[in-house]
Order: sequence, then C-alpha cells, then structure tokens
Amino acid sequence: MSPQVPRVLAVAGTDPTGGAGQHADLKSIAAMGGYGMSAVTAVVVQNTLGVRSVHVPPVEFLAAQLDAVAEDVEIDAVKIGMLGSVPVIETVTRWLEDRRPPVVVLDPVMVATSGGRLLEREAEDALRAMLGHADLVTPNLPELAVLAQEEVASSWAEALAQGHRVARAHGTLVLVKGGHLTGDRTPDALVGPDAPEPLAAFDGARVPTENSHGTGCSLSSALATLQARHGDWAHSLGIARAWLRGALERSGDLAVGHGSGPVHHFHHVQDALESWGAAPARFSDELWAASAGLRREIEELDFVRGLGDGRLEPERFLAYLDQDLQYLDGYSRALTLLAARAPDERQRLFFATGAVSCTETESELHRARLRHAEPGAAGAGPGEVTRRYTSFLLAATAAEPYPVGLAAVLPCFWVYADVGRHLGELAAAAGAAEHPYADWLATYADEGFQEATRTARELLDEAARGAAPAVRERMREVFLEACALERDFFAAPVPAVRLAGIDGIE
Ligand SMILES: Nc1ncnc2c1ncn2[C@@H]1O[C@H](COP(=O)(O)OP(=O)(O)O)[C@@H](O)[C@H]1O
Ligand SMILES: Cc1ncc(COP(=O)(O)O)c(N)n1
Repeated sequence: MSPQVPRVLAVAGTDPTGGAGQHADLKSIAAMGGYGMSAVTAVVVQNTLGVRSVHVPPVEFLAAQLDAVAEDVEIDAVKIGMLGSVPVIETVTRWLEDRRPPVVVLDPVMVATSGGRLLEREAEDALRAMLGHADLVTPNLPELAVLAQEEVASSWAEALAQGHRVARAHGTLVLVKGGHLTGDRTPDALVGPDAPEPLAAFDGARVPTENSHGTGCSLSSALATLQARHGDWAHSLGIARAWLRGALERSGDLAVGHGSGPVHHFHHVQDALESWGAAPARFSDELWAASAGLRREIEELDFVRGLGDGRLEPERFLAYLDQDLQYLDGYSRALTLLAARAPDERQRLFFATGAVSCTETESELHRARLRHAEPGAAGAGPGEVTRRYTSFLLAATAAEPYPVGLAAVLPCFWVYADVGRHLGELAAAAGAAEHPYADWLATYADEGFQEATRTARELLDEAARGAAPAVRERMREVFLEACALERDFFAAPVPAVRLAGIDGIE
C-alpha cells in the first residue's frame, strides 16, 4: 500500500539561500505531503545571483549518510539532484545497486539557472551511465542535449524526439521540459522508451516572472513524492505542474534576493493560514483584510472579467486607458507631494521615482496604445470618477498627516497588483492563444511594479507603528475610501456619448 506520508530522500547539493538544491527539495517534498530527508553531495556557495564555489566532502561521508538513512528508515522514493563529480556519481550508483528505493527520480543537474557549472564536464559520461537506474529522468533542454550527445533542441517537436532517443537508449522515462523554450508557453511531456509519442503531455502559459531559481529541483522532488503516493506518473505530473505554477505566480510574495529568486513552495499554506484567521501581524494586513469585500466587488465587475478573458470591447478598453492616463497625471502629482513631505531620504526617493515613472513610462505605454486608436477615441476630459479619485488623492497627500497620505496612495499599487494577478488567472483560464490585451496584462506582473508595491506597503507599516491611534483610524478610512475609488474607476470606463450605439452599452 502506498504510504500516507511518503518518506522521500533528496540526494543533492546545498543552496544557503534556500531556493534550490536540497533546500528546495525538502520544501517541495513537504509541500506535496511527504516527509523529506536529505543527504548532502556537495556544499555550494551560491545565492540568487550565481554560484561562487563548490566544496565536495569526501565520498565516504556521502556513502555513510546514505547508509545511515537506509538502515533506519524505509525510503519510499529518492530524488537525485546535483552529483558534481565522477566519484560522487559512482558512490550513489553503488548505493542504488544495493538499496534501490521503489521510486527513483534523477534530475541531471549540470548548470544552475543563475549560471555556474554544477557538474564537472568529465563527469557527463558517468552521469549518462547511471540513467538506467532511474524510473524518471528530468533534464531541462540543455541537459537533455548533453544526455543525447546532440545539439540543443530548438523546437518542442525536436525536444520530444530527443527525449525519446534518450529514453530508448537507457530504458527509462524522460520528462521533457519546456521551461527553456523561447515563447510564452511552457509545455512538459513524459516520453518512454517504446514509442516516440508522449505518454502524457501538458501545456500552459508561461508565468511572467524571473523567479525560476530551483524550479527543476522543486518539480523533480515533488514528482518523486507524488509518485510514491499515487503510482501514476501522468497524474503526479498534473498535480506537480499546477502546484509549481502557483509557486511561480506567488514568488513575488517572498522578496528573497536580487537575482532570479526562488518560487513560493508553500503558497497554498499561506492561503490556509489566512483562512484560519492567523492574527494580522502588520497594520497593512489589517487594512487588506478590511478591504476584502471591495476587492471581491472589483473582481466581479464586467470590465475586469472582460479584460481578463479577452472579450472586452476595444472601445471600452480605450476609454479606460484614456481615463487612466488622466488619472496618472493626478497620481503622479500626489506622489510628488508625498515625496516633498517624506521624513527621510529613502522615502523621498521612492515617491519621487514613482512620480517620474508614472509620468514617463506608464504614460508612454498608454499613449502608444491610444495612438493606434481611431481619432476621437480618446481626448475627452477626466470623467466624474477620475476627478473624484484624483481630488481625493491630492487632498490626502497635501493636507492630511503623512501616514494618511501613504494610506491614500497604497491601493493604487496594491489593489492594482492584486487585480493584475486575478486578470492573469482569468487569461490563463480563458486559454486564448492570442489574447488581445496580453501586453497590457503583462505590465501588471512587472517585477519592478511588484517590488514598488512591497516597498509602499513597508513604508505604510513603518508609518503606522509611530502613528497615534486617531491617525491610524484615519489611515484605515482613507485606505478603504481609495479601494472604493479603485472599484468605481474600474466600473466606469465608458463615456456614454462616445460609445453610444455599441451593443450592450447604454
Ligand atoms: N516562467 C515559467 N512559467 C511556467 N512554468 C515554468 C516557468 N519556468 C519554468 N517552468 C516550469 O518549471 C519546470 C522546470 O523548468 P525548466 O526551466 O525546464 O527546468 P530547470 O529548472 O531544470 O532548468 C518545468 O515544468 C517548466 O515548465
Ligand atoms: C545545489 C543545487 N542544485 C541544483 C541547482 C539547479 O537549480 P535550478 O533549478 O535553478 O537550475 C542549484 N542551483 N543548486
């Protein structure tokens, strides 16, 4: 009987920043409901920016770790990651010959996503020779090419054919992964030794993020865990992919490192914690919880649904952009006011930079799209909601205490980023190959914008800590008022005169 909580051993290298190697393995195993264990093959000095150096302890030490685990614990699955050198490969191979667990997944790690070799070139033959010991091998495209001793596949069809040749040569299953393909899809397929047609194939839109440190490690250890439980590779891959997608999408919550950051292995636990009512530790969490109803109303707006699934009429989108451009003008002035009142240089710089970016970058983006519009599609003055929202922002940032001004501008960062996440989900669910607003939706997921949202939130929490209770109360009121204005803004993008006569619009 498959164990309720599979005992899964990761044989892998380390990553002191916790995003790749056995650290990622242990998190992934636990995230998939397994009990994780690990034996160290190499101690790696690395972070999200790159690999600095590698220390390989004597192989006797590795053999002793493997035996210590196997003599005491029944191992349901093993995931093998970074091996590094010929002696390490030989040690692990000998152990597999003696004590092979029922599920063996081999991720043939060669080069880190951040760059930096993790397998000596002269160890490639030895690694190929051990493939036959694995049930499943999970190379990325460059690794697959090395295993096949061929050029790197330049198309998905070529990759599948190459995967089949490797599977046939070594009598194993190969997971061909599309993470390294160019383009906006990330397909994965299981190919076996018997036929070139994939045994199972999955496809999905690429998550727009740079945070892919450790994806290969995470996927392979998740698969080992799920397979020990379900005994069905295709089913396991379906679950692991859905989980990894969420982990990539929520990677921005982590704010770890300055390079290719880690994925959020426990995004589903984060949600559970919130649903259990874990006490809000930050004032901004309190505000966020209080705004849940307004955010739900935003998600239910026709405009937001249409923008997400791509069915929004272009005229309505242009009308929205037109108003948004005029709103940004007011928003940029509000940020400038906050910059002038900021208590320190860091905050002044943050808001001044935000004001510049609103005026330059974002307006450019809007104008580029509006230029493609029919003459007269844009150009009306600010609508009622735009006027109300910008006047509110200017009054709060100019005349209220500084922390209250912060609370007024935060929803435009935070609620907007959250709507962007929701729109991305709607777009993925709609599955349209050519989404008419794809370039627009991508701007929501921009890493710079996510980072700015995190900073704005931290500044608000900082300001709230030093604020009197009355000021905190006013911050709450103003934050909720701004959220309601965000809702009204998304709800009112249609100037009646210009769009009269279009179906469905009064
Ligand atoms: N940006 C992304 N969006 C969605 N899936 C991704 C993304 N980047 C990687 N993946 C998925 O992560 C897994 C591992 O990715 P890959 O880059 O191919 O391997 P490795 O991390 O070993 O280089 C694959 O299932 C791939 O489809
Ligand atoms: C110890 C170790 N093992 C593997 C990887 C590969 O990670 P990635 O999945 O980012 O290519 C890594 N960076 N470090």
